Amino acid sequence: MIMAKFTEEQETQWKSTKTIGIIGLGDMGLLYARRFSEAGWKVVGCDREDIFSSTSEKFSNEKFQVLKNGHFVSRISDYIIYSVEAENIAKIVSLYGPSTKFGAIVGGQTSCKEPEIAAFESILPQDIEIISVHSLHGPKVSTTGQPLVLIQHRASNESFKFVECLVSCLNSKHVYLSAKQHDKITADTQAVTHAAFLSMGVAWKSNNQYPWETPKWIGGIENAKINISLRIYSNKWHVYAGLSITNPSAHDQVLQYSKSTTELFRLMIEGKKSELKDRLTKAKSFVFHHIQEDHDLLLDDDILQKYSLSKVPPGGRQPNSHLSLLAIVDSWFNLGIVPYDHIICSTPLFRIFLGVTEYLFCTPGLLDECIEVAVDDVSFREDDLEFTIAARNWASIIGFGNFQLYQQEFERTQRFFQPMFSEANAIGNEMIKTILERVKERES
Ligand SMILES: NC(=O)C1=CN([C@@H]2O[C@H](COP(=O)(O)OP(=O)(O)OC[C@H]3O[C@@H](n4cnc5c(N)ncnc54)[C@H](OP(=O)(O)O)[C@@H]3O)[C@@H](O)[C@H]2O)C=CC1
Ligand SMILES: O=C(O)C(=O)Cc1ccc(O)cc1
Repeated sequence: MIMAKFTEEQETQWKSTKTIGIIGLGDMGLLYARRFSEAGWKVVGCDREDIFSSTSEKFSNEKFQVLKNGHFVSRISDYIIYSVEAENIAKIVSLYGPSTKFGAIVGGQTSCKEPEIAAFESILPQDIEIISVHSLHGPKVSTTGQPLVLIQHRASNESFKFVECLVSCLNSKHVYLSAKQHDKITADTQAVTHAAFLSMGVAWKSNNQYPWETPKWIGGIENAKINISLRIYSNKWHVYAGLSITNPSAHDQVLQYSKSTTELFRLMIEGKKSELKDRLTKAKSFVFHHIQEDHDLLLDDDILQKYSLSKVPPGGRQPNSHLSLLAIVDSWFNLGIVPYDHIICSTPLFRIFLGVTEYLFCTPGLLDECIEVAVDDVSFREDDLEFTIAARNWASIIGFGNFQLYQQEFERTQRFFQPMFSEANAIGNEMIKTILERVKERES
């Protein structure tokens, strides 16, 4: 963790003189407001003005103070974080930006920085500094050790030191990037990961099946697919829509994912086994070239075996064509992305996705088995067909930048899985904990 050095005296002085403002007290805003105020900072925040009285009541026992709207927050805060829907960032900054305290610092938590920074640059007066943040994890994951991107866009080193001092209470791993670097990396990692899990959910819904009730999806890899897909669908649609639609690099990545899915599926149904094998072998040597035969893999099917939503006792791994995993490696190859290069800037879901694909491609014999199944066994054809259609549909919705259609598609699938969310989240949390512990062990 490289951190700009600040002394204990500076921290004490900043804590007694500076006010931190959070605009948007949703999942992430609340996480920050709570953690900063518990660490001894003076924190004020607001949510939408029309729900002020219910927000005040909801947070009446917290250590931070709820104010009526972003004007009241902005005029008294020394560092203001906008933690609002990405789609509305420009509108909300134009509303409250002019009320920003003279000489303050402003930043945002949105998942794509280009529109956020553009809004700050065009709306905020020149005396205002800009330092943005992005916690690369969801609100229910422990912040400790997770990557936290810090962007010193328009600010002095002294101001940056103050912001680092503030966020140090999260115990996250600080990653220093420009806004441009941030958007490229998150497009490479998050956008495609989400496209894959969103497509799985749609495919299961389109075939009207709950995968934990169907004996086809048994075993650790399948549990990871199911738990992560349901975890995404249990969240708010705007987080995923904002992240991919507002990031132009994400459009290319998601489009490549849908192309890879389509082309691999075509080879499967045409029975072109050797062409499929050649293509995947090439992709494997590009993505996993550093992994030796005796390498200790990040994930193992047996470890994930017990995280099942099924009521019947867990059985062993079943053969599967794994189109969703083959397509991600093919996409990385076609886009020239080595996913391990982004590991310092990755989310838990991306690491799990990478762990599962690494397991499939690098466990001796498994990729060959999967290719055999993909071509010779038709029992996954209807699922793979629906998966291909879903991947293409997500790519066009994202490419057209259609927030409304995104919301409709997302919420339709969300309703289908709704009854299982609390169980899936509980099991998913346990599964993620185990995986993250393994990552830590491997790193140490
Ligand atoms: N959830 C996650 O896993 C992560 C999310 N992010 C990013 O962080 C940002 C916030 O996400 P998250 O907290 O999950 O989303 P939430 O929807 O939970 O929070 C956003 C909050 O902002 C409120 N809001 C909307 N307009 C205003 C306004 N004019 N003034 C004050 N508050 C307003 C919203 O109210 P209402 O709902 O009534 O509109 C909502 O409570 C997003 O840009 C997201 O992409 C980043 C990292 C992780
Ligand atoms: O880990 C993931 O990919 C998540 O789904 C949580 C998430 C969502 C949005 C972000 O900007 C960062 C993390």
